[in-house]
Amino acid sequence: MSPESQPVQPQVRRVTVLGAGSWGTTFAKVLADAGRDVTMWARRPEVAEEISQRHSNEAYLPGITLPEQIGATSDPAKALEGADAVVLAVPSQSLRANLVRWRDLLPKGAILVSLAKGVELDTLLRMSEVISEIAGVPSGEVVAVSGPNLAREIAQGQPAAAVLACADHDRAVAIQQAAFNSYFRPYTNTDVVGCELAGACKNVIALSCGMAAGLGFGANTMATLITRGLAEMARLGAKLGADPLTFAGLAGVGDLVATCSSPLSRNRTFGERVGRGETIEEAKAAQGGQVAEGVASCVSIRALAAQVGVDMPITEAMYRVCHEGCAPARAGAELLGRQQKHEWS
Ligand SMILES: NC(=O)C1=CN([C@@H]2O[C@H](COP(=O)(O)OP(=O)(O)OC[C@H]3O[C@@H](n4cnc5c(N)ncnc54)[C@H](O)[C@@H]3O)[C@@H](O)[C@H]2O)C=CC1
Ligand SMILES: O=C(CO)COP(=O)(O)O
Repeated sequence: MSPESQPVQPQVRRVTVLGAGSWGTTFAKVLADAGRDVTMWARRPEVAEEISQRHSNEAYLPGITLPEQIGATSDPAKALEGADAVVLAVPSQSLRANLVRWRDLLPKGAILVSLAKGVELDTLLRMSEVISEIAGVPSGEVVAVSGPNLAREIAQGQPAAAVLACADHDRAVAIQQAAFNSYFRPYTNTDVVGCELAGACKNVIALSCGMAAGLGFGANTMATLITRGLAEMARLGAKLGADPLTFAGLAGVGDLVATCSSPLSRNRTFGERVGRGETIEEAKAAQGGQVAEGVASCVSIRALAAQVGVDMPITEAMYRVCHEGCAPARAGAELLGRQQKHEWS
């Protein structure tokens, strides 16, 4: 191929990460370790100061030393100055309100990247759709990050892979080049619907695995929930136009296995507390301000499934436990007692 015919990738040198929670901070470290110039926005000025001055974010990533070249501010205008790419790292249900405040500050032409795994309540929109609506960019230009990415492990430099989903391959490749380092291997994928739905749905399945663990159940129950969880999220994806292969990949089975089996997962931990007998309010209070996205997403995913006529029994069970006061043991018994069926019907 002659140099003239090579596809031209936009160069991403300077990246702004909006949100300084566990994944936002870790993704900033990934980018800095890949040689990018990174500035973070933190909601609280003291967190911004801690990141810039002491190179740590103890509330979210205790014991982790951040690269010295990561700067941070609580002023979004300063954070966004000159960014080639903007990474949105706030929880799903707060993305719209935050983005309304930031949209006029977004540098023209910057690639927008979504880290959030959820489906918006009420609108039932995926995160790239929310970003498109508020920022006024085509949803096909937004890059959604998904995959087995428990923040703390990646912050420690443990090897992991991720998927960068974008209909515009060039934009996905630009972020792939910007985030690739010795411990983080991003793949591109054009199936945004599948990657985003898988990322949102697996949090709900992780709640169920946590509840099973809290009730004292072992590996067979976990494997059953993971596999049948995969079946129901793939059914939803198929109905909404996703590529079935996505669910066999990093964003599907990869993220399900990591989240459903790791004590680092906030969703699994939340479920385990409820399975052990804590109330939903007690489990929420124990999270220390960190988000277990599945608690809201079981509402929106259930509504989305109803809208397109897809059966999602585990999601329904999580909705009943988290929002209707059903006891986890009872929800589990109801799941097992459903009408007998063929595995793939
Ligand atoms: N932590 C992880 O291991 C991973 C998280 N994710 C996803 O990334 C997204 C962000 O997650 P984390 O950084 O882990 O969240 P987090 O709960 O650790 O931090 C959220 C950050 O957003 C800020 N924020 C701004 N507006 C907010 C509001 N209205 N409500 C709550 N927080 C607000 C908080 O101050 C905080 O800095 C979530 O959708 C999560 O599912 C995805 C992959 C891995
Ligand atoms: O998305 C994640 C891992 O890929 C993080 O899961 P939790 O939000 O449950 O911690």
